[in-house]
Amino acid sequence: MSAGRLIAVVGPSGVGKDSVMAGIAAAAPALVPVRRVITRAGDAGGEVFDAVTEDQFADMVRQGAFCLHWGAHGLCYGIPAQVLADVQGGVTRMANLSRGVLEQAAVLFPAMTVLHITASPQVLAQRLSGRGRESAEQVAARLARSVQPLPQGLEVITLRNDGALTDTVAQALSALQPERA
Ligand SMILES: Nc1ncnc2c1ncn2[C@@H]1O[C@H](COP(=O)(O)OP(=O)(O)O)[C@@H](O)[C@H]1O
Ligand SMILES: O=P(O)(O)OC[C@H]1O[C@H](OP(=O)(O)OP(=O)(O)O)[C@H](O)[C@@H]1O
Repeated sequence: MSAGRLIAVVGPSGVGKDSVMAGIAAAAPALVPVRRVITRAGDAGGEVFDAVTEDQFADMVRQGAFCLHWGAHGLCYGIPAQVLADVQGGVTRMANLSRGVLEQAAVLFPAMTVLHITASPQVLAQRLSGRGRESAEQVAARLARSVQPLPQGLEVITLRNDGALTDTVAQALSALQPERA
């Protein structure tokens, strides 16, 4: 059985995590992005996710529904425990994670590849305002968010997404699946 792994897609708000994951999944359908549980309004748009209230989220944490969960942007995010079972069963999964949970994720998922997407601050600002999912205040908070450098010792593929999305997706695919190149 081929070993499964977790592909953790990380990077600042607006950098294109969800867009790049959608492009990867379009080319490699087995890499469907993990459907996250988020305390975000269900009609917010963007990624396909399960919207829950904060009380429901807390209940799910207590019930062990998540293999990873964290808070960010005033929201709660959960990765279903099934994802860990899938990877342990030999399936590769791809998820949008916070950079702040990578150390924890590396313990749970020894075979983890981090796809770190970057872009200039100017591009991030343009992307977030163009996305129109957040208020001006929320956009400002995202742009001001500072995080620690990525943990040492991880397998990290870093890609810039300042240019054409198709180029970034092609680079990601060849980096993730060199056998396809
Ligand atoms: N390479 C790109 N060129 C132009 N627009 C992009 C590119 N990548 C993403 N976008 C757009 O930028 C916005 C943020 O992308 P998104 O995937 O939501 O980022 P993230 O998930 O990292 O916050 C979206 O409106 C998306 O359509
Ligand atoms: O700790 P960080 O690495 O800064 O990440 C903060 C949050 O941003 C991303 O979520 P989401 O995709 O919902 O937000 P975004 O679209 O604004 O990036 C990511 O999944 C984290 O939940």
